[in-house]
Amino acid sequence: MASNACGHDWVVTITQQEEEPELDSALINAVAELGEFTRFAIYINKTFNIGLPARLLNKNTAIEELSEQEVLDLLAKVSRNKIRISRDCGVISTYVPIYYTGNVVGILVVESDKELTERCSMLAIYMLNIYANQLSLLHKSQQDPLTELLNRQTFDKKVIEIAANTAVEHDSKQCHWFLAMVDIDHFKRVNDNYGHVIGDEVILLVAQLLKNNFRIEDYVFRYGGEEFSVLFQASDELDARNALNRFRSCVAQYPFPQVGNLTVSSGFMPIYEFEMVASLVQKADQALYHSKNSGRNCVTAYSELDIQQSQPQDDSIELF
Ligand SMILES: Nc1nc2c(ncn2[C@@H]2O[C@H](COP(=O)(O)OP(=O)(O)OP(=O)(O)O)[C@@H](O)[C@H]2O)c(=O)[nH]1
Repeated sequence: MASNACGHDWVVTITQQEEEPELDSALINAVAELGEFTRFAIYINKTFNIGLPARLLNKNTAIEELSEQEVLDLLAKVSRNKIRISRDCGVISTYVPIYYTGNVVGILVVESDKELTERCSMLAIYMLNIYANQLSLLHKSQQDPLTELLNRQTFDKKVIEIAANTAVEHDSKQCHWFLAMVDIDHFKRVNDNYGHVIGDEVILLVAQLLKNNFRIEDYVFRYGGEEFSVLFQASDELDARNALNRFRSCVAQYPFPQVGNLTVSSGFMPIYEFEMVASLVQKADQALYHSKNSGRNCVTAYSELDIQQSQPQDDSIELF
């Protein structure tokens, strides 16, 4: 496999990746160069939650995809026995655990016609461990430290990615992406009356409620201060409104320690075509301000606002 005079190229390649798809590719390439494998499959639970099923990373593997339960069973087995080997009609299958902070979070399944050498197995373990560490660092760099929601920088990237894909896939999709801006009502009073520590706790609790109210495949961000943003899929505007209203009423009923009851307002809009991030946020924000001006504790769609007509029809460009 590729190595240089002072170590292995794969260490450098894996640890220099700053984007998840490239990091995944670096691992897949490194594993492919490890030895003479017939084929291999990497399963990993990228949230590092023990007990959750690991997902197949190299989708192009020829190894038959295992069911969620099969992967969970395998993870339980390797966590006891480190590496497992099985033989079936001349094919040797080796199961190598992926460790993160001492726990098994995934597995590499290798099929070969001879047993892996001890050196190769150990290298695989190190490689997978280094990948998991790098993935964790990457995730931390995308998170807001207080709430562990995704941060503002990640928001911009994700919107661009979704808007670009939406422009291509628009007609063929059943569900659409929506952008919502959510803001805690009268939050200044919480700080003023109870102090910033309680204020921070409120932000943390609202963040948790928000995360619990949306699906695992949706994206929840701390946009800044007491403002959050959500990128989520819904079948139509009514469906999106229902999701936001469900969250709104969940917050309204939640007994915040010391503070009691609080409410949130939100504004949302669909991402139907490619549009600049700033423009999308501005529109969702306009809807949010409408909610604030309508007495707070409510949800407004951008489409409800009577704004389109009042925007300039002139298509000349203003430079200054
Ligand atoms: N504790 C805490 N407070 C924050 C944080 N970020 C922003 N704030 C405070 O959040 C408050 C936001 O207040 P405003 O934007 O005036 O709005 P509001 O009181 O929430 O009222 P409306 O949005 O109009 O309902 C300010 O007092 C900020 O100092 C944070 O990370 N922690």
